[in-house]
Amino acid sequence: MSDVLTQLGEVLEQRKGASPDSSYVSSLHAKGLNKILEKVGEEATETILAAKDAETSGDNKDVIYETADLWFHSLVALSHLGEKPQVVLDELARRFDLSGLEEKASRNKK
Ligand SMILES: N=c1c2ncn([C@@H]3O[C@H](COP(=O)(O)OP(=O)(O)OP(=O)(O)O)[C@@H](O)[C@H]3O)c2ncn1[C@@H]1O[C@H](COP(=O)(O)O)[C@@H](O)[C@H]1O
Repeated sequence: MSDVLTQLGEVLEQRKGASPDSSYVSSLHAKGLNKILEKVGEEATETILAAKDAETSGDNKDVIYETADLWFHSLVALSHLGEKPQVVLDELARRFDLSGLEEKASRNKK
């Protein structure tokens, strides 16, 4: 999973220097952070609506698609700010390690 994020991060990095006419990501960078954040907001709303529909219909196809759009635009925002996907993976790993340690500590107390 993280391989895809790493490779996508590299493409996003390359797109910062590409022509806005040739690439969707480059066109977002050219429009600036506010436009990118607008897309993050739109995709978040679409993800919420799709999740509510999925609960009713039992079909998760659209919520998976919208979540991919949300993750993608969040990564474009981070890239615009000079960060790579790995920093988010590192943060999640740090939290996972912390909670693992807490679990161990509470088990040792018993
Ligand atoms: N993962 C994605 C990806 N997910 C979603 N999108 C685009 O995000 C947009 C989603 O926004 P909307 O649904 O609102 O569609 P829209 O109406 O076309 O967008 P707006 O006009 O509102 O901005 C669509 O244009 C999708 O094509 C993506 N565009 C690119 N990628 C990846 O980014 C790489 C670089 O893309 P380019 O910059 O286009 O070469 C690609 O190789 C892909 O791996």
